[in-house]
Amino acid sequence: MDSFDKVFRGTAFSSKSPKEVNIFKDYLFCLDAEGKIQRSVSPQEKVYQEILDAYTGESNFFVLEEGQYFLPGFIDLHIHAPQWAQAGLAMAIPLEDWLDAYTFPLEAKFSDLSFAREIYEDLVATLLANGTTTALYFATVHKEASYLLAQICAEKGQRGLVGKVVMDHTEECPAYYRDKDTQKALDDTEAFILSVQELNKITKQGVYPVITPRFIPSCTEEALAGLGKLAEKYDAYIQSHCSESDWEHAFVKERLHKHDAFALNDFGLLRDKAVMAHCTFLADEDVALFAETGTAIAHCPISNVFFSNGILPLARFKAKGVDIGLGTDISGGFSPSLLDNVKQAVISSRMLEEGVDATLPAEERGVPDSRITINEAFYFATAGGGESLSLPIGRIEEGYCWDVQVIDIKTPGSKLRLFGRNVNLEEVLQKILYLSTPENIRAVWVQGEKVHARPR
Ligand SMILES: O=c1[nH]c(=O)c2nc[nH]c2[nH]1
Repeated sequence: MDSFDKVFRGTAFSSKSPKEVNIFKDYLFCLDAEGKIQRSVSPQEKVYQEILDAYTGESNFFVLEEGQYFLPGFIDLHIHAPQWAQAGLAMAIPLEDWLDAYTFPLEAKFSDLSFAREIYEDLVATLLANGTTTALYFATVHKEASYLLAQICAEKGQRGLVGKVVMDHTEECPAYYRDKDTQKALDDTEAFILSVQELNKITKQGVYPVITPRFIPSCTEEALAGLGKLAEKYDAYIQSHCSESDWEHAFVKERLHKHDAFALNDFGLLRDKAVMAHCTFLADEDVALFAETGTAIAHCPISNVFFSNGILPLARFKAKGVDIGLGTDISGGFSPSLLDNVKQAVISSRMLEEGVDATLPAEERGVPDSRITINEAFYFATAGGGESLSLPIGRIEEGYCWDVQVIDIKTPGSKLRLFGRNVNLEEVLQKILYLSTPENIRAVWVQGEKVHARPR
C-alpha cells in the first residue's frame, strides 16, 4: 500500500459531465504531499480496509460526520476585487454611467495600499467562507496594489489569478484613473507578471499573473497589441470583457468595424488561457472563434440582469464547444457567493427559454432549448471553471487538487432541512445547491490545506 500525506473519508459530489454528477458514497480520498488526490478508493475495494486500519486515529486522517458532504470548491471566473467595497450599491444605472460615477472613483483609491489591504483581506476571507477556492481577479491599474492582492491570496491559501488592469485610452478613461501612458501600461504589466511568477514559486496552491485589458473601449490599439505579445511571450492568462452590453458591443463595432471577438483575436488576446466575461452579444461566428481558440466565457448571471441587456444563451454556446464557468462579477453582481450565481444561472436560463412578456403567445415568447438544470449550473461553478483555466481543479477525482468545501446539512438554524425524509443522495445535492448558505460550509480546503473553518 502507498503511503499518503492525508486521508479523508466521506461522501462527495463531483461533476462527471455537464449534465451528470458522480456520487462517491463513503469513499476514501488519499492525498499526496502536493495536495492532490493520489487515490480515491470505494468501500468495495480490498485496499479500503487496509487504508482505514493504517490511518484511523492518526492526525492526518479526517472523517466527515453524519450529514456532512464534500463538494468541490467553487471557481469564481470573474470578480473585480476592489469593487467589494461597493458591493450592493449603485445597481440602478447603466454600465457606462456606473463606471464613471462610482467604479472608477472607487478603484482610483487603491493607490493607497492600506485601503487596498483592508478591502482585499476582507474579500479573500469572505470568498473562502463562501466556498470559493479559486478566483480570477481584476485588481486595479496600480501594480503595487495588484501585487498585494496576489500576496493576500498566497497568505490566506486561496488560488488567485490576478490581473493588473490596463486602461490607457486618454479619451475614454479619466485623467485621475488610468495608466500614465501606453508604454508604462505595458512595462507595469510585464513587471507584474514577473513578480507574481516569483511569488508563485513559494505558494503551494499557486498564484498566477493575468494580462488584463479592462475592455476594448478603455484601451488603445497599441496597448492591446502589446498585451497580446506579452501573452505570447509569457504564455500568460488573459482576461477582459467581451460583447457585454448594447452600448459596449456597438461602441467596438463603430470604432474597429468588427465584433469584440475578432478584434481581440487580431490583437492575440483570444487563446486557450483567455477568459472573457459576459459575452452576451456573441454572434455565431464569434462563438466559433471562441471554440477554435480555446477561449472561455465567464458567465455572470446576477450581474447580467443589471448590466448586460440580455441573457447569455449558455446552453447553446456550450453545445458549440466553448468552455464556460461562472463568475460573481462583484460588484456588477452584488453577491460574493457563487452559489447565488448557480441558482441565478438556472433561473435566467428558464426565463430565456420561456420568455417574459406574457402578452405574447407562448410559442413566440422565449428561446427554445435554453434552460439548464441545477446539475449543469453546479458543473459550471466547479468543473467548468477548472476546464476554462486548464487547471486540475473543480472535480473530486484522482489527479485533481484537494480543493473542497465541507457542507453540513445539520447546521443549527439553517434553512436546509430534510425533515427526516429518506431522501436519496441526488436529492441531497439539490437541497444543498438550492438551500445552503455560508453557515452550512463547515470547512474549506485548498490544495490539501485547511483555509477556513466555521465552528458550530
Ligand atoms: O461588469 C463590468 N464591470 C466592470 O468593472 C467593467 N469594466 C468594463 N466593463 C465592465 N463590466
